[in-house]
Amino acid sequence: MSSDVAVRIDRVGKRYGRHWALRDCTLSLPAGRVIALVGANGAGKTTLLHLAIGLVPPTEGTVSLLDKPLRPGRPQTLSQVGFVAQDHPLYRGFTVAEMLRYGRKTNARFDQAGAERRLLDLGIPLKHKTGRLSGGQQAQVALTLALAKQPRLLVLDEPVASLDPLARREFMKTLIAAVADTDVTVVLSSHVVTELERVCDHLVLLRDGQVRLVGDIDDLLAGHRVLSGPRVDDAAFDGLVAATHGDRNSHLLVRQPATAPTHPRWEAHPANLEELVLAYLEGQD
Ligand SMILES: Nc1ncnc2c1ncn2[C@@H]1O[C@H](COP(=O)(O)OP(=O)(O)OP(=O)(O)O)[C@@H](O)[C@H]1O
Repeated sequence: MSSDVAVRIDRVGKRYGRHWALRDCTLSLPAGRVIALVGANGAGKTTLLHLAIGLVPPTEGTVSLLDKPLRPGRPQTLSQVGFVAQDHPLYRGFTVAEMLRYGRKTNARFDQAGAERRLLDLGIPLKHKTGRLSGGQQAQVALTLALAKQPRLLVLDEPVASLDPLARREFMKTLIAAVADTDVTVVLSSHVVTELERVCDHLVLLRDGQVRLVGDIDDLLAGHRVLSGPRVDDAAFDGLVAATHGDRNSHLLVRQPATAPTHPRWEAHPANLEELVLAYLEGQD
C-alpha cells in the first residue's frame, strides 16, 4: 500500500562550506497534491528540491522518497520522479524527436505517443532543434519529457521564472491539464504567487533556510486575517505576523484567533495567498 506522504524530510540540514543553505528542516510533502514551494532568492528552495529527490545528500538528517530511505544512486526510485530544472536543460543540438527517443531509451515507462500528442497540440514541431525553440517552447518540451516518464512525483524548480506572462500561462495550463484526475504529486517552486494560486493546494514557505509556514492553502487562508485601519507604528501582540504602513493607514496580517486590540475603525478581511506569502516572507517570527 502506498503511503499518503510522497517525501518525508526529517531534521535535515544542508551546509555548503560554512554556510547552511537549509537548517533543521522537518517536513512531509503529502502525496497526490500540488505543492507550492515559495521563498525569496537564496531561501533554500532549490536545495530543498534537490535534497528531496536525492540529487544532493543532506549534511544532517534523513530523507525518504516514495516510502524508501534515500541513498545515493537508487535508480528504482528515481525512475518514478520527473524533474524539470530551473533552466530547462535540453541537449540544444538535438531535435525534439531525438530528445523523445533519448527519453524512451532511458525510461522503461516512457509514454512516447502521449508526448507526441502533447507537442502536436502545442504546435511544437518534432523536427526542430531544441536550441532553436523559444524559451516557452523549451519549457514545454522539458515538461513533456518529465510527464512522459509517468512519474509518481513531479518536481519543477521555478519552471516559469524566465517566461513571459503568456508563456507562463500556457505552461501552467499544460501542467494543470496533465495532472488533473491523476494521483501524481507535484512540487513547484516559484516566485510568481498568482500563478501558484490557481494550481496549488498545499504550501511550503522557506525563509533563511528554514520552513516558516506549511499547510493546506485553504486552511492557512482560513487561519489568517488582514486588519486595516488607522496607522499604528507600535503594533505588537500575539499572532501578529507582519505589518505594512501607508501614510495614514496600517495593514496587519494576523493569525487567528488574534489578540489584536479592537478599534471601531479597524476592519478585518480574509487574506489572499499573495498577502499571506508576503507577510511571512517579511515577518520576523
Ligand atoms: N552548490 C552550492 N555551493 C555553495 N553554496 C550554495 C550552493 N547551492 C546553493 N548555495 C547557497 O545556498 C543558499 C540557498 O540556495 P538555493 O539555490 O537553494 O536558494 P533558492 O531559494 O533556490 O534561490 P533562488 O530563488 O535564487 O533560485 C544560497 O545562499 C546559495 O548561495
